[in-house]
Amino acid sequence: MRLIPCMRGTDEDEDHSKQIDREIKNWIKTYNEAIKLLLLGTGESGKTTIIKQMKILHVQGFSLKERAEKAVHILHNVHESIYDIVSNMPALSIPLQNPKNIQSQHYILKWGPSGPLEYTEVYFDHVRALWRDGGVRECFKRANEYQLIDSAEYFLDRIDLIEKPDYVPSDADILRCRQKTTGIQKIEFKVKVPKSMHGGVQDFWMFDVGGQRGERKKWIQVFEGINAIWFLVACSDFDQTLREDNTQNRLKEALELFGDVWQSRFLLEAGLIVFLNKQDLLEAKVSQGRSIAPYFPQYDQFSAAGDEYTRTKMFIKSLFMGILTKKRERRQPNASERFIVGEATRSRECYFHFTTATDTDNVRTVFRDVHQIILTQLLNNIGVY
Ligand SMILES: Nc1nc2c(ncn2[C@@H]2O[C@H](COP(=O)(O)OP(=O)(O)OP(=O)(O)O)[C@@H](O)[C@H]2O)c(=O)[nH]1
Ligand SMILES: [Mg+2]
Repeated sequence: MRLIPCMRGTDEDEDHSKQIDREIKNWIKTYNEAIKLLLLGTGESGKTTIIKQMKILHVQGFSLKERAEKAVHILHNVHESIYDIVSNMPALSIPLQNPKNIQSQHYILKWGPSGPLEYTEVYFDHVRALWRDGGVRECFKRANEYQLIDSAEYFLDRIDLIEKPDYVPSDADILRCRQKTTGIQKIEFKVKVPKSMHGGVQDFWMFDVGGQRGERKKWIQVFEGINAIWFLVACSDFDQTLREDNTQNRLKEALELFGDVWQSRFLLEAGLIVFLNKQDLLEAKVSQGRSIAPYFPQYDQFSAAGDEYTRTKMFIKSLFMGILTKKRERRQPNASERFIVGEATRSRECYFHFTTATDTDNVRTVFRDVHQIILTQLLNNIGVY
């Protein structure tokens, strides 16, 4: 059934149109299944950050207990950051600027990657001394040559606050906190449907999975019944290698993974929305003079208007759009697979958004747009539009 709202204006048409409206309202009221969204993407692309934003925007935010738990992870992020920087200085042949800081370097290294059990005043004094050191800063600038969390600078700049015994992380701190996801998490929330989309309240289930290679074999468990996939890409990662394989470029891995998702026979019916994420970090990186060209030589032939950052982000978008038009590999399903293959019955669309997942205002706006797309698609599927 495909009902098209009538524009002719006779009484009969008006009745018919009212009936359609009633049907839609009824559908929204009685549609007891939640919209199921699945976040996919490589490790550190920002999936869990989106889940945190949903909690801030559509659930009750973070309780004091949850904030206290996050404070522990933030302390660990501080240690991980300073430890990873100072432990990579010898390999990059970067000496400390102030030789007196060698003591602090030894102090931090002696705790190993997992850090101390107790974070004392002495500990923070050593971190402070190191973070002020020119050599440490030099090594920090070259973080794309080793593995360092994106929030290192954010937390090291805030140690005066973090070291306070009564420190309670803000929403911004929680959004920056890095904890690798293992397994599958789900968040449920309700969102008001805009009046223009016939009003009411819609239930959402959003699933978060781990993006590192070892985690991806679990993904298939949540593929069934998914209405839309949000595929996250860390655009600023163009000059970095994977944490789990330092021979593979992170952006190239994201492109390959996106190709797999786009072609997956299990996901043919799900809508696909690509979040070209970490735009704040991409802009900062490009404005510091880092170019994507050494990693993607085709960039030199790419023409687009605008400054270097705009060109870079449009180029990254074009790389992902290129995957959409690549011919789908057709494989003859065997008899036992036939019932799950299901050829796509309509042409598939993919939407792109430039995002900064740590920015709540940005995510609020993007969610509004995406919600509209998903609702339109759903109504389309049941033949209302
Ligand atoms: N500055 C900035 N940081 C971001 C952005 N998106 C995510 N991050 C940070 O990047 C780190 C990784 O984000 P996560 O949300 O944990 O990534 P993930 O995709 O869930 O990673 P896995 O669980 O390993 O699959 C966190 O420290 C986030 O705060 C962004 O747009 N800008
Ligand atoms: Mg995660």
